[in-house]
Amino acid sequence: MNSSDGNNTVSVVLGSQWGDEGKGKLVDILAQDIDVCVRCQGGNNAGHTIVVDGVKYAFHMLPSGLVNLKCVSVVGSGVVVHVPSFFAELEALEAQGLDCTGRLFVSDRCHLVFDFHQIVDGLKEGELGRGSIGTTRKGIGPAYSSKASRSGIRVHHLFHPAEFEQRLRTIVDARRRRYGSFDYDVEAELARYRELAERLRPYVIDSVEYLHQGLRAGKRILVEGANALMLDLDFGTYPYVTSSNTGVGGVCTGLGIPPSRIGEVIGVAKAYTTRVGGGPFPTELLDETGTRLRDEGAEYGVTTGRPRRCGWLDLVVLRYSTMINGYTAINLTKLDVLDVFDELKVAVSYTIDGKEVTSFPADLDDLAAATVNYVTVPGWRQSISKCRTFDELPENCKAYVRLIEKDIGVPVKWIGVGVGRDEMITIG
Ligand SMILES: Nc1nc2c(ncn2[C@@H]2O[C@H](COP(=O)(O)OP(=O)(O)OP(=O)(O)O)[C@@H](O)[C@H]2O)c(=O)[nH]1
Ligand SMILES: O=P(O)(O)OC[C@H]1O[C@@H](n2cnc3c(O)ncnc32)[C@H](O)[C@@H]1O
Ligand SMILES: N[C@@H](CC(=O)O)C(=O)O
Ligand SMILES: [Mg+2]
Repeated sequence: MNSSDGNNTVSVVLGSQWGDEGKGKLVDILAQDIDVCVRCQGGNNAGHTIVVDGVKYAFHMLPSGLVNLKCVSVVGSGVVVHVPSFFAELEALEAQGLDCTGRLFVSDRCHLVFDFHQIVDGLKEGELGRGSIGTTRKGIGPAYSSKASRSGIRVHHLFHPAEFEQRLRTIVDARRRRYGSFDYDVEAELARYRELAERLRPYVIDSVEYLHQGLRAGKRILVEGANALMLDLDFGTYPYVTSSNTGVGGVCTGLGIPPSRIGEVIGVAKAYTTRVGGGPFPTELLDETGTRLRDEGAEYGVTTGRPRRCGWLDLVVLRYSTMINGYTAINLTKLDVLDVFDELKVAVSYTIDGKEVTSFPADLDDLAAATVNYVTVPGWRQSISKCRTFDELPENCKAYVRLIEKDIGVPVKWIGVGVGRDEMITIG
């Protein structure tokens, strides 16, 4: 991660499935040995939960490194920022005793999410009806659309009131032409943002310069991915995806860091699979086993409270995700949730039109037609939550971990055995 020869690299934590794998918990653990924690994409659609000494913190847009008081946190330029939510999240963390003074920064290149983006998010979902994406309705898609269509408003625009006003009026008019009239008071918004701009000013930096200076100075930098590879705009189950690049590519584009500066890439993989929102999910269990996974794993969205869809581990997904992101190590999480099952199933391939496929198809019709081929392995039927070394795990549990490692060809370096910061096995 850091070296004295000027070749420092950043470490990266990425979701390998459909999100909520437990990235926040690992980032919090690693943040104890890093200097800077940075988010590179997404916005407050994310929901990272961290539990330290029984205290629960919920992060959405701010980096989870903030729990560690020595860690500086940066909201990188690829993140879309809803400024009122930025302050609401900050206030909630400070009310829990986390002093963030002087150690939280936001990039001047971030695009802004406005309330009208959130309204449009809901309107678009309404238009899609039964085919809706099931977004978090935080305005993420509409804000990235504004960015891609070059009508977006960035943080630095906040400090040029005339340009800011003209841009806001233009973009709201365009949305009204497209969606008809909706309840949004532009005058009140302009007044609100005059105040918010001054409140935000002390946090704003040129994050590209800041991060590169940090790298030159040997700072240890950790990138916190949000959402996950199967929600990636290009490589996920399009169109049932989020609107950013959630994979390793999003680290470079979202931070202005070249690929040569990327070191360790840690894939976070839940020991089973969950998904929240619409879209294909080949190993989904719509029976009592699915309900049991949801109950045992407390699988409810941190942002919206929606029940997460649950199913068996899917190695087709994990292989695909490993191929794209190039994981150097895996954090297998929530292995303890599987303690109660007599046997476990793991998807190893799909059969589509009579042919066995081991790669993840692009076409949703192919996915819908796929039958999933599983291997069945015995469970361990005992609690692993007190285990702190790999050797302490029951034999069937070790075999489950080895099955995954062997299939994807990447070592499992951490195993989550409970929600708490201390409930993690570190291997090697
Ligand atoms: N039982 C158990 N719970 C865990 C473990 N690791 C994390 N958790 C919990 O599992 C949930 C993980 O969900 P999130 O916090 O939404 O995960 P995330 O990957 O940070 O979230 P997104 O960025 O929204 O994708 C949280 O409630 C964690 O407290 C584990 O090893 N065992
Ligand atoms: O990102 P938006 O447009 O709100 O939703 C699209 C799609 O992505 C799912 N999603 C977004 N963020 C997360 C997250 O942090 N964990 C899990 N799933 C997420 C959302 O449910 C929609 O399906
Ligand atoms: N990010 C969210 C998504 C949601 O809340 O719907 C989660 O933690 O599940
Ligand atoms: Mg989450």
